[in-house]
Amino acid sequence: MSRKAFNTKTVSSSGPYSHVTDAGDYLYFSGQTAKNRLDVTEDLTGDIAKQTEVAFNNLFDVMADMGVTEEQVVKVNVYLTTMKNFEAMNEVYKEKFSAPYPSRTCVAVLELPLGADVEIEMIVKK
Ligand SMILES: C=C(N)C(=O)O
Repeated sequence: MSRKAFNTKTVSSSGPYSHVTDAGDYLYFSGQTAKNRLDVTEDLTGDIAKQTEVAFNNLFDVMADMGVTEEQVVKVNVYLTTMKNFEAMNEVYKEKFSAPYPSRTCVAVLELPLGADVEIEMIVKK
C-alpha cells in the first residue's frame, strides 16, 4: 500500500509531514497552528482566540480540499500550552461545529512548534 497524503496551498508545514493522510474511510489531519497559515505574518503570541481561529481556518481549508465538512469530524484533539487559555479557546471552538459536537480531548503541553499557544488536529469520516 502506498500512502495517500495531501497538502493545502494556504497552509505551510513546519516539519516533515503532510496536512492530511487518507486512510480509507477516515482522513487523519495533522495538527494545525496559527504559525502554519501562510498569509498570517503578525505575531499572535498570547492571542488565543485569534490563534484558534487561524488554526481552524487551516483545518477548514484542508477539509474543503478533501471535500468534507465539519459534520463529518469524529474526533478532535486540542493542545494548549496552558489551561488558562481553555475558556478563550472554547469560545472560538464552539462556533466551528454544529451540535452534537464531535468527541474531543484537550490537554496542556509544555511547548508547541514555533512557539504556538494552541494546536488542533482531527479525524474525519468520509
Ligand atoms: C505542526 C505540526 N503538526 C507538527 O510540527 O507536527
